Amino acid sequence: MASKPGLRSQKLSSRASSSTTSSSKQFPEASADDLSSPASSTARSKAKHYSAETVSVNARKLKENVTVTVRFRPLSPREISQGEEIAWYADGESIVRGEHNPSIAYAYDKVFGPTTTTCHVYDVAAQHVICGAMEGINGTIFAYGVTSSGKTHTMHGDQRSPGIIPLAIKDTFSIIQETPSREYLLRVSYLEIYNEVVNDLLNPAGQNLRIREDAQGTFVEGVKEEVVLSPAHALSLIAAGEEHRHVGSTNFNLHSSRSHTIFTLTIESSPCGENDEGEAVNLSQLNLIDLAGSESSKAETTGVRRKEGSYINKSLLTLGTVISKLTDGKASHVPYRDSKLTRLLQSSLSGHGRVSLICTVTPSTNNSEETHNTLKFAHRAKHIEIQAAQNKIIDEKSLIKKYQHEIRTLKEELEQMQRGVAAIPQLKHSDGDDLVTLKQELEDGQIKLQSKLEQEEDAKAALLSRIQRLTKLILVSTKSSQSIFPHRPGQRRRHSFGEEELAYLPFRRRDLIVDDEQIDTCTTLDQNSETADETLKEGKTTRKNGLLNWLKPRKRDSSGTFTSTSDRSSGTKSVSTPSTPKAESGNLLAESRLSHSTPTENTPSADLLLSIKHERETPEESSQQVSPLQLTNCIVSYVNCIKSVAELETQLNEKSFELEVKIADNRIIQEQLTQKIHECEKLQQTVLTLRDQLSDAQDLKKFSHVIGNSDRYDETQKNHRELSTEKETAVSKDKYEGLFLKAQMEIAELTEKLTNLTESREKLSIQNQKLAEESSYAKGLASAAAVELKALSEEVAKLMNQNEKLASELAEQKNSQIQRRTIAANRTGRRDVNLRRHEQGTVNSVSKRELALFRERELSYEAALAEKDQREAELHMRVEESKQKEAYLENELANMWVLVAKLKKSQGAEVNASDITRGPISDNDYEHWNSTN
Ligand SMILES: Nc1ncnc2c1ncn2[C@@H]1O[C@H](COP(=O)(O)OP(=O)(O)OP(=O)(O)O)[C@@H](O)[C@H]1O
Repeated sequence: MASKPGLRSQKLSSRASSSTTSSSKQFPEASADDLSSPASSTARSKAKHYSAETVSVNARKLKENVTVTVRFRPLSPREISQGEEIAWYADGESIVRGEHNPSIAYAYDKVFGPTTTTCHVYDVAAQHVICGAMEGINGTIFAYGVTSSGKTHTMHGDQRSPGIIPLAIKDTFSIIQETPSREYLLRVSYLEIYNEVVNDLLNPAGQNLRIREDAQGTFVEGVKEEVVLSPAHALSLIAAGEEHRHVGSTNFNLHSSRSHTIFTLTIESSPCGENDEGEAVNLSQLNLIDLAGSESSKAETTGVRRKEGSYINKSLLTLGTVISKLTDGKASHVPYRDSKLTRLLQSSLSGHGRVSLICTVTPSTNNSEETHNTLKFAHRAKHIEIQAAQNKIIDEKSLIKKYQHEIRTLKEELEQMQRGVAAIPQLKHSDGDDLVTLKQELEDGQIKLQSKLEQEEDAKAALLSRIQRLTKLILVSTKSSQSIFPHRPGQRRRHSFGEEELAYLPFRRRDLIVDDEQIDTCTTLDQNSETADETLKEGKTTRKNGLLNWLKPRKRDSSGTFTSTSDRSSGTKSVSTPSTPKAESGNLLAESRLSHSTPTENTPSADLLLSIKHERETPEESSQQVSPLQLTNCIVSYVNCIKSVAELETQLNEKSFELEVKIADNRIIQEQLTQKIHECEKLQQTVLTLRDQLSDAQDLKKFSHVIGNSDRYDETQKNHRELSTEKETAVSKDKYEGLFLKAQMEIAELTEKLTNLTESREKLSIQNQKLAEESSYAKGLASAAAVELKALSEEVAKLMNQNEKLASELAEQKNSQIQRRTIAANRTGRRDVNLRRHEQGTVNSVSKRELALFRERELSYEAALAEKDQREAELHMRVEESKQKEAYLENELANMWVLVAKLKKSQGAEVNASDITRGPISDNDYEHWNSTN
């Protein structure tokens, strides 16, 4: 940032004159292209600065002020529903004015309205700090404001609107890509200050860490630092750290940050090249801070929240005091040590780096007082003067130096190894030129040589692997330092996030109404400004894949050392940046400031092949724009290529010898394998035979159930004997014995079952016989009943005839009696009354006697008839009974035959006991039948 001596007075005068501006509640929108902002212009000048190959800030001290910007957030739906009004508004691009008291106005570097995108905020308030950090100037960006004013939204953002931290990370990697003349090493740490306790967010075990001080300033002891290889990797670490951050719900914010977080990116860079032993390294720290929000006394908090709130307020108060003292000029003591926050920010605030303060405010009347306090704080902070200087270190404390040195040493070792010819063991010549001894010596020598070669090969592979691991940690641009496409300022696609990167950003929170389109515009803002097709294509690919493609290990040169390559495609393939950063992170952890482990990477041979491939491709690419320098590069590449081929050939020879030995080993192993396979097959065959026998035995068991065939039993016995024979001849004795025992048990079981079956068969045949007897008896009964029935029917017919005869006789006698009475009456009609009386008396007595006789005879006939009827009824009854009995017997007989047929048919199926008992007629059945009838 350029010095701005006149800035303050200019702002103040603008503040004085701005009282006449409209009090309209409409916030003026800041333009993305606005270059009038000092911070913005600085940012752009820095971008240009990076495009140039020469570094021009060496040990330069720049006097500048803290960049102070104010960001308004829109009214939240809750505030709108509660009828909140606007108390403060942005009057122009750099002034905030009170709605109710327009004379109160404050000027800042820039004021962002509620619809301003975070990308724009980044461009104005953060980019210059990031650019400075990439040059070795420490930088600090922090968001300050009351709770729920938008600090986290500004610093972290979400998927739709990435915050300053993700944007800064993206920009950092963009700058690396666009600075092919330097190589970088990035590491990150992430910690929180919760209730005045420092916790490591990247290492849950790192709690209550101590703040220490050394020559470079304050630092947190034992904080975990991780080397990062890509934006996605860094974002994944933040996302993991956020999981451990203290967040809670308050009256004002559902996701209120209850701790201050400090994300630190440590950047080391040095010029690319091999002979830079004495070159100083740029080392800087970029602190991105999301402060917890100050809470007003209005907040009705209790318990934990109140305690948190008081710690937050106290530390923010100390921050305010420190800033006041810093701007006072006369103050002799600055109370940095009064809070952990100010202690950690000490080196930043004391003016050794660039500082950007983004004050977030809410426009609502409800927070009017707090907003006013924030504005006053911001205004005070604006007066802090800083003298940002580039940090250069020469000693081996620099991690990049340490790695570079190690890489160099390893390469030298490798070279020596490649150059060194394996000393051939001297042959001891025998005096008598004994050919056999000579041959023996030769063979011994060959074996020794081989083992030595193998050892060397292993050592070489280990060296290569270590070199690659270290090389990978050092980030270099995939662009050639003699870039084919000259860099155009402002063409970095800083705001384009790949899906992989977005995945690590939080989902968009919807508690407030936000203009989505505005945010969408933000992410495409830079894209629209781009014109070069080539760069656009590159950008698209990069956006799709994140920035992972940008970083790759350097290729091997002729001496087995590594240099930066310019082939983008080969770089994409060969790079082994952690695609799953979390998984890799374990390898990248570093517990102290300078101790680091390294990630895994490609195999040496793969890398070698890739480098060869790359070198072959380079001349083709360059041929499009032939310049003498490129031609020289091509030739150098070609020579390197030839050397690599020679090297490869040597390796090939060694490998082929190894291969031959391995082939011989293989042959022996194969023979052993074939033998084993043969044995296995034999065993399998035996197992199959046994299985067959067993299944046969099972079949036999089934068959015996039905038929009870003793022949099968014999067959089983035979099988048994065969099994015994098998047992004797079996290869696996134990196995056979087991099987034999099993088979024996099966046979015993079968025999038992067979005995049971025979018994049940005998029972069945007895029952069958009984049934047959019963059936013949029933038949006899039926025929007897039929005969009796016939006799009875004949008797009935006889009696009926008799009855008819008697009835006709009776009728005849009645008729004759009436006739006689009539005749006698006619004969004596006219005779003497006396005679008539006498005669009538005689006739009467005769008739009476005859009548009595007739009556007697009639009665006897009637009795006979009744007797006959009774007998007839009895006979009828007996006939019916016989018929029923016959039907019952016939039915039972039929059942019995069906049952017998069934039994014969099923052949061996066990006779259902219930069927057996239900089928034939038992004595009980007869008794039952007799009793019911
Ligand atoms: N500029 C903005 N545009 C749209 N929404 C915003 C903006 N600033 C903040 N918000 C929204 O306001 C709410 C509160 O914001 P945020 O959580 O960032 O506040 P904070 O200052 O970090 O609060 P605290 O100090 O309690 O953590 C969130 O839902 C956020 O999405």
